[in-house]
Amino acid sequence: MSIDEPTSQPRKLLLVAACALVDADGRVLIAQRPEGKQLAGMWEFPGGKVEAGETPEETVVRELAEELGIETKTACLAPLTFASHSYEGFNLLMPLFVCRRFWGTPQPLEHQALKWVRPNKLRDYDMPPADAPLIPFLIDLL
Ligand SMILES: Nc1nc2c([nH]c(=O)n2[C@@H]2O[C@H](COP(=O)(O)OP(=O)(O)OP(=O)(O)O)[C@@H](O)[C@H]2O)c(=O)[nH]1
Repeated sequence: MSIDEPTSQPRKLLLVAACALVDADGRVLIAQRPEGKQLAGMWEFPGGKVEAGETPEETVVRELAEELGIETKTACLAPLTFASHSYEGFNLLMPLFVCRRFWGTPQPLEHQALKWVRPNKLRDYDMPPADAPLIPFLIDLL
């Protein structure tokens, strides 16, 4: 067997679209993952898996409605950067969009709690390992 040959099952690629909602003060919304789920208690950017037939932008619009009860449009989403991280069992590819224009007040419909945080304070929160490289991009932007 050559040294490059995989010795275990190839991990699948999981495409998740996430969004940094930004308020008028330049703070970003993070949401605490519910008990009982993978990475429970960690703070994440709202978003979720891209379903068959969806664009990542459509996923974000749908997830923001489902998770936070707010409305936005795909035209209100600007791509910022992406996360690429190997978790046990799958590789995560996660585009991160920024959204400053939305309608309604975010509510924790599927999370334990929500928090508006200044980007330079995001490192104070326990976030999934995939998210750490995203923080400098938000600090630079905001
Ligand atoms: N939404 C979101 N997911 C993230 C972030 N960082 C990160 O590693 N992930 C991972 O991306 C995947 C997103 O899955 P999800 O939120 O749609 O699904 P889930 O694990 O809640 O499960 P389910 O919706 O199937 O019940 C999870 O494995 C989650 O750990 C993030 O900042 N936001």
